Amino acid sequence: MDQSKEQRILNTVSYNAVKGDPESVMKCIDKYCSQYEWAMNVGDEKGLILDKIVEEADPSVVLELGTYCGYSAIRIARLLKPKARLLTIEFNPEFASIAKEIIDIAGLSDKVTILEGHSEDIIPQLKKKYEVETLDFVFLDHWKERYAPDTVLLEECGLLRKGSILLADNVVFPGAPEFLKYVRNNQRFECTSYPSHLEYMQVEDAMEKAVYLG
Ligand SMILES: O=c1[nH]cnc2c(O)c(F)c(-c3ccc(F)cc3)cc12
Ligand SMILES: [Mg+2]
Repeated sequence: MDQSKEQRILNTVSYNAVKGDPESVMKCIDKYCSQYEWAMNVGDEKGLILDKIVEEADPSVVLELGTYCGYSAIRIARLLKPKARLLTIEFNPEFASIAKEIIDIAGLSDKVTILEGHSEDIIPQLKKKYEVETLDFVFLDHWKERYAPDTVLLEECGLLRKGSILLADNVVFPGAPEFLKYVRNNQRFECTSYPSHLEYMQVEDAMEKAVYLG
């Protein structure tokens, strides 16, 4: 059977990246996806915005919704302090398995745990099953129509604390209008928009930061 695009991304990383070097894995994926096959990694332009917000937050516990091939998990985890950890939720088993291998090549497996399943099923388990108290940083990059309900679910499960940072990808393209409406009209969130472009394209996109005020 023909290989999937995601398998071809893993092949190029496995063949060309320097083992244990997250930056070389990121460069390898960005090069392949900008020159050969577009893929929905956050990419280097929005990735730089993500870097700055993660560095400023210096989070100990991070949740990512939507692992895909692990590009943003690597991007985030490479910036985390020694004891900090990233939990990332992916419902597609093939993506989860490929991400695991790519994260391992980057040498970040000790910081990153991939949780396979639907966000609405796993979020309520984070406290008891995954020993999470509260989340310092959440990167929303999965199904756009899950952004708002999952934000409500995170709050209902007591996973947000004063100062928890939510950062959402693709709020302009493909767009997450319900999420924007929810956080921007909600006094418990302080929102900031970061205009950018769709990964590897000239199409407008943006990321939205929503800080939980408690
Ligand atoms: O489903 C997605 N999950 C997470 N991130 C995405 C993304 O960054 C995209 F650009 C896109 C995208 C898909 C098709 C297009 F034509 C444009 C953007 C989709 C996702
Ligand atoms: Mg995205």
